[in-house]
Amino acid sequence: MALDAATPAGRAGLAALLADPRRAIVGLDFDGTLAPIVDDPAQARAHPDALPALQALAPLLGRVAVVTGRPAALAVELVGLAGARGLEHVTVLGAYGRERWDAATGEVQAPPEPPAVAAARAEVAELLARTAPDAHLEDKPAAVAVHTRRSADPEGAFARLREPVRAVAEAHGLAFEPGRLVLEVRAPGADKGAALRGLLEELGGASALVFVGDDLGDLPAFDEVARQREAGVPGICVCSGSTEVAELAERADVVVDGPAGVAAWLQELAAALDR
Ligand SMILES: O=P(O)(O)OC[C@H]1O[C@H](O[C@H]2O[C@H](CO)[C@@H](O)[C@H](O)[C@H]2O)[C@H](O)[C@@H](O)[C@@H]1O
Repeated sequence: MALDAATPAGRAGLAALLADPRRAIVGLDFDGTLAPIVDDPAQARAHPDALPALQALAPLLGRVAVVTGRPAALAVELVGLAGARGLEHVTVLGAYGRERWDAATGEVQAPPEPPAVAAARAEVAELLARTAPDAHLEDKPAAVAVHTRRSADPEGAFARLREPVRAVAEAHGLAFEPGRLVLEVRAPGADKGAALRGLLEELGGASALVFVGDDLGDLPAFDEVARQREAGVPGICVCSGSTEVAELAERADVVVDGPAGVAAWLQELAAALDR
């Protein structure tokens, strides 16, 4: 695979990253980007080539951050980050940036769940019991996710549940996060764009900002890359392509073929930096 981008802005981002990698930040989503999509969220694991790619690339960059809707500690486990060599520059921003794990310390920071989430969780469970018993609930700290991938009619159940689940989130002042056959009700005040911006500020800027994602929850990170470009920080939006979501590919500078393509792209970047 040749390292290139489809847009002039993406090519400028790539050139800036290659010229000054030690001040570059690369953000990566987990589900659908580092990990193939599977029916049962509990069975998701990073693609076998993902961790070796991170180990090759992270020592060469300023920071690599896994920015995910999963709890930080769970993402660490599912990627296999704990104790792996070469990851000193890796951070995990979990729960859309509410939680954090740093390889350098091995510690997780997670604020307490807002009380509104417990009430919303109970209402969502009651809604499913009444109207969609074949949908699945995933409980997370500060969030509840309704999955319809294993329902008899996944798209139909998703469409039917979308408004009622959104209404629960709104009634409790929580965020509503639709994704790939998932509807999340979660603590407000965080998103992947703010998470990326926080990292950039903490590091005192970047030579280049990259984000790799596949789903609607990744769009705020693409927005942040666009904002930083306008402010003079070159950037690249990379889409982990799928047949389920079109919005990210439409906005991306680079589209690769799912998690296998992401791992190959990261390896290619590491090889170009190592030359
Ligand atoms: O920010 P992410 O790392 O992309 O997490 C977003 C949500 O992804 C998970 O659901 C998705 O992956 C599942 C496993 O492959 C799949 O079954 C489901 O259909 C997808 O929507 C996860 O379960 C959620 O908690 C995450 O918030």
